[in-house]
Amino acid sequence: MQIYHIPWIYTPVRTVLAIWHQLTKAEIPELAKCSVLMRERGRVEETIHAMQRAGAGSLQVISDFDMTLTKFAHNGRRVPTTHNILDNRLLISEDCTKKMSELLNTYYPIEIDPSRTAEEKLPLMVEWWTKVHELLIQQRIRKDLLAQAVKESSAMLRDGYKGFFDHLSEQQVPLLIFSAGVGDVLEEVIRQNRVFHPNVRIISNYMDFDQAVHQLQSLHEVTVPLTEHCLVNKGVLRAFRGQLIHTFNKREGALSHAAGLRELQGRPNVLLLGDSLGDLTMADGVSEHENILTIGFLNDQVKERKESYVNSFDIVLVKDETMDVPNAILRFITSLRDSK
Ligand SMILES: Nc1ccn([C@@H]2O[C@H](COP(=O)(O)O)[C@@H](O)[C@H]2O)c(=O)n1
Repeated sequence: MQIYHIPWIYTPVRTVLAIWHQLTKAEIPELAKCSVLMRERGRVEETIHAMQRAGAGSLQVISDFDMTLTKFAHNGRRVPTTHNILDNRLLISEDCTKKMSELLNTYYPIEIDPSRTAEEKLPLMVEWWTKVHELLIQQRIRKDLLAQAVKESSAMLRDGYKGFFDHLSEQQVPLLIFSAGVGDVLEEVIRQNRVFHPNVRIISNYMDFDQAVHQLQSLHEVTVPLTEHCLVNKGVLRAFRGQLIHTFNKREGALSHAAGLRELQGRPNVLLLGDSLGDLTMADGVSEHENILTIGFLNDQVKERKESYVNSFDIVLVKDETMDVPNAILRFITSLRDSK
């Protein structure tokens, strides 16, 4: 390489290459995959090493859900998001399916359009989520059928998900899942995959079911004693709870909800996983952070969005349906036993 012949650049280049060799070839070989892009390899290496020195006790993981912890596609077919899992005749009518898919075809291209700013997209995302939630409420979705709808769906977590969730749980590292999807569905997906461990916290759009009405009706209808389970399962969707979360307002959620989570306090190092530029604000509620390493899954419109992703995330994973890279980084960070 020509660059080696320039005397003043020789030493720094050699140092960087040596560290790079160490990380890719020996310590984290997954970073050498051709699907991995990095703007500043040196900074990534330094951050990973600093996080390793601080250890598992200083770490928290903040992750988006749809198309980040779940796959984008499998065998050439799109994997459903939590909203799309609700597209099941058990829960919604054919007409509602049609309307939701028209909305998806209108707004999803806007969500991922690299030529529009987040500010431009914001009101349109509110419009999309609001319209879909109104449609879902009209369907009077039954809470007791959600688990069956998830079972029947082709929802799929990324390959290596079990290692990811289990390792974080074993190391007692809190995992905050921050999703603009549907929280109740998200919970069911991770429960059915047996990874809803006690270290998992979720911020998302949760459904509000009208349990009270059914409780009263049941008291008249049922002659056997009512269990709480029976009462809760009778609910029908009547609203969504709290402030709407969409792809481009996660900062507000981070400041109002995540910042208050006690289990995240005193953990200044953050590994952040997302698939949208809007996900980068998910760590904005972390006060006194020391190191934040961001990993972005670039699933769709790769050519058009590559530049902005590489400029925004520390590590970009192009069309990678696995958790290999996050898992390797986590293993590395948590590998020193004596750290605090
Ligand atoms: N009606 C909708 C609304 C949104 N989506 C997609 O879900 C994703 C949001 O969830 P995250 O866990 O990624 O925050 C978002 O990227 C939308 O594309 C949908 O499928 N249907």
